[in-house]
Amino acid sequence: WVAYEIYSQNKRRSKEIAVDGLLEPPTPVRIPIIGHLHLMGGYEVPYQAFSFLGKKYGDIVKLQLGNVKCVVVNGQKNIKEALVTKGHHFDSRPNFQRYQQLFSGNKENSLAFCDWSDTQKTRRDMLKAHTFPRAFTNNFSSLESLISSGTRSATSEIKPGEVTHLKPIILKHCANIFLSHFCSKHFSTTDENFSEMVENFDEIFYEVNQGYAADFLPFLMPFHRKNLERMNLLAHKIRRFVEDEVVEDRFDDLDVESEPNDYLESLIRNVRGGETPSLPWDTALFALEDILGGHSAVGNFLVKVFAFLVNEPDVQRKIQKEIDEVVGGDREVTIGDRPRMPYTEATVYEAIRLIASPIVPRVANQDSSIDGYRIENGTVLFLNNYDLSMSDQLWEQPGKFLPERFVKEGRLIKPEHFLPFGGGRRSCMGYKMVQLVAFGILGGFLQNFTVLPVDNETYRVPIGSLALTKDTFKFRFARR
Ligand code: HEM
Repeated sequence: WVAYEIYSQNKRRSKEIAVDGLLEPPTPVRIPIIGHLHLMGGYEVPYQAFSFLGKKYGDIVKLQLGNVKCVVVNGQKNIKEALVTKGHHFDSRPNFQRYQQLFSGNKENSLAFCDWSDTQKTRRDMLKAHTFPRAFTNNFSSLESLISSGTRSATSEIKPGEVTHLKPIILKHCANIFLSHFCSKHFSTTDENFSEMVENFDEIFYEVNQGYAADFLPFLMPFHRKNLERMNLLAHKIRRFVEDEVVEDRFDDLDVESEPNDYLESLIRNVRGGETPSLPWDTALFALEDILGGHSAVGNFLVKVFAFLVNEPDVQRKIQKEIDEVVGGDREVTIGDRPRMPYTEATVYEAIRLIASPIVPRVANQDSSIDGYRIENGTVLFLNNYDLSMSDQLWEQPGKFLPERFVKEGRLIKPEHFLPFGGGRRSCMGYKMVQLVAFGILGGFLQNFTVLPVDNETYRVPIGSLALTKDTFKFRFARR
C-alpha cells in the first residue's frame, strides 16, 4: 500500500507541471479497482463527502470512482462556470448502464439523462410554454384552476383527527393536475388503472433517484438485474396506460393545422407535421412520460414539506396568518396569490434548500477547464450544490428551518448561491411547476388544517434526494 501511495503521489506531482497552462486537479490516493469509491461511504449523502474533499484538497478535486473519471466542483463561482459560462462544454450526462436500461436500452430517450443534441433542444423548446406558463396568460389561468380544484379534492379526502397516509392522496391529485395540464385528461382517484400508474411512476422515481456503486463498477450490475427487470415492466405498464387512456385516438384525429391546446398536441403536431428536427413518435412518448412523471417529484416533495412542518408549528402559524390576511376565509388560496404571500413561497424554498437534492451529474463533451484546472473530455462532473445549500459561510444557522431567510422587506428573495434547480442549458424544466403546485397545495391545506404528528412517528426528512419510500410519514390534520 505504501509503495502504491508513493507511486500515485509522484505521478500526481509530475502531472501538476502543466503543458497548456492548466493545472491538474488535486486527487486523493486511490485504491485499485474501486478508485476513490470508499471515500463516499459513511455520509448521509455522498455530497457531504464532496464538501469534505473540497475542504481538504481545494474546490476542484479529481476522483476515480470505479472505472469512471470524475471531478468534484465546489464553490458558487466554479459551479456557475460549469453550468453557465462553459455550460456548452459540460452539457452531457453520465453513460451509466442503469440509465440505458431504464429507458428501453437508450438513455437518449430520457429528457434528463440524454446528452445534448438538436433533439434535446427541440424537446426543451416545445416544453417551455407548458412548464413555464406566464402570468396573465390563458395557460396560467387554466393551471390556476386545475391546482385549485386538485387542492379542493385533496383536502376533501382528509378526515380531521384521523391518522392519514398522505402520500397516495397527494400523488394522485398531483398526477391529475399534470395529466390535465399537459394532456387535458383527468381520472377518477378510484380508477384502478390510474392508481396503478401513479404507483408505478412513484416506484420508478424512487429508483432513478438512487445512486448505486454499480453505476461505477459495471461488473456489479448483475446484482441489480431483477430490480431493473421490474422497473422495465413498470415502464411498459405506464406506456400502455399513456397510449390507451391518455393519447387514445388523438394522434390520428388531431388537426395539425390548429394551435396545440396542450403539450400532448404540441408533440403530435411535431411528429405528424414534419417539423425539423421532428421527433419519432416513440421519442415523443418518452418525453411525455418524463414530464408526466414530474408529478412524482412534486408529490414526494410536498410530503417532505409536511414532514418539516409537523416539527415547525411556528412556521405553520405564520403561513396561516399570511393566508388569513391576504385571502381570508371566504375564498380559496390560488397560485395568483403568490406575489402577496412571500412567507408561504419562502417555505417552499426553505424545504427545497434543506432537502438538498443534487444537480444531475454533467459530463464534459470536450477537453476544458474550471478555475484553471484541466477537465478531460468524458469526465463526469459532480457540482456540489449541497454545500451551496448548507454551508455556514453562506447561510445563518443552515441546519434550521427558517423560511424568513428568503424574505426581505416583504418580498421573496433568491440568493445567487441558491441553485437547487441547476442552471444553463440543462437546467430543470419543471421548477415553475414545483413552485406553483407546491404553493397551491400547501396554501390550500394550511388554510383548512393544521398538520399534527402521529404518535410514535419520527419526522426526520431524508436529504440528498427527493424520493421517499412508499409507506412513509403519516399525519393527523386538525380543522382550523
Ligand atoms: C423539487 C423538485 C425538483 C427539483 C429539486 C429538481 C431539480 C433538478 C435539477 C437539479 C436538475 C438538473 C439541472 C442541471 O443539470 O443543471 C433537473 C433537471 C430536470 N428536471 Fe427537475 N427538479 C424538480 C422537479 C421537476 C419536475 C416537477 C419536472 C417536470 C415537470 C422536472 C423536470 C426536469 C427535467 C426534464 C430535467 C432535465 C433537463 C435537461 O437535462 O435538459 N423537474 N431538475
